[in-house]
Amino acid sequence: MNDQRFARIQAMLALRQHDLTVCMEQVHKPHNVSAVIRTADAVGIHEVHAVWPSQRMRTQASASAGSNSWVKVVTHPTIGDAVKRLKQQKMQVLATHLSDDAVDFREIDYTLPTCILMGQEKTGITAEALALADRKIVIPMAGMVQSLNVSVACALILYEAQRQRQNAGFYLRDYSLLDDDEQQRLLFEGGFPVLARVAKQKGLPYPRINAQGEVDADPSWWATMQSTGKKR
Ligand SMILES: C[S@@+](CC[C@H](N)C(=O)[O-])C[C@H]1O[C@@H](n2cnc3c(N)ncnc32)[C@H](O)[C@@H]1O
Repeated sequence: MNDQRFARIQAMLALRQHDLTVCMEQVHKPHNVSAVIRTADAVGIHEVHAVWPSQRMRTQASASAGSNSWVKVVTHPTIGDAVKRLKQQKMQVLATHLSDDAVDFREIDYTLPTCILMGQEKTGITAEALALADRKIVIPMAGMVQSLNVSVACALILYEAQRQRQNAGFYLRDYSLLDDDEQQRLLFEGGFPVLARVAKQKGLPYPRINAQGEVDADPSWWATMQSTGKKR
C-alpha cells in the first residue's frame, strides 16, 4: 500500500480505544445500527456488540460511510451471553434507561473499561439487561418528547467518553493497544482490500504486513492466490 495509506491506518490503530464499547440490544433498524457503528469508528471504538438472534446483522451502507469495515461487530444470541463476555473483559456495563433512579450520563468515569448498553427503538432496554448492568444512566430530557433516537443518544454518551479519555491522554498514544493479529487483519483488509477478498474466498490465511506496509507472503501463497482453481 502507499506510504500515506499505511501511515493513516497506523495512526487510526494507535487511537483505537480497546476498552470502550457499545452493545446494542435488539436495535433493529439498519440506519440506526449503521449510525451507531459510524459514531463508534469516529471515537476510536474497534469492536461493538449486538444482541441479535441471527448471525447476520443488517446495516445500511450509506449511514455507515465505510465504517463497517473498520469496526468489528460481534453478535450474541442473548443479552446474558453479551454481558458475560463484557464482564470477562472487566468492563463496567452501563444501561441507558429513562428512569428516575438512573444517573446523569456525565457523572460516569469513562476512563474505566466501559460498555454502554443501548436499547431497542420502541421498547428500550429489557428488564434482563437492567438486572445484569452495573449502573443505569440517562441523558436529561427537558422537552415534550420522552426519548432521543437511539443513535443520537449513543453519540452523545460516546462523545462524553471521548472527551474524558482525551483529557486523560488516551488519544496521545503512538502505538496500538489492539492485539497483533487484529492490527495485522486491519492493515491487510484496509491496505489491500482486493487481495483480502480473494484470500477470504479461497480460504487462505492472511499474510503479515511488514514494517514497510508490504505484503510479506511466500511464493506458494501468491501462487494459490493467482490460481484459477480449474482442473486442467
Ligand atoms: C427511543 S429509545 C426507547 C424508548 C422506550 N420507550 C424506553 O422507554 O426506553 C431507544 C433507546 O435510545 C436510548 N435513549 C434514548 N433517549 C435516551 C435518554 N434520554 N437517556 C438514555 N438513553 C436514551 C436508550 O438506549 C433507549 O433504549
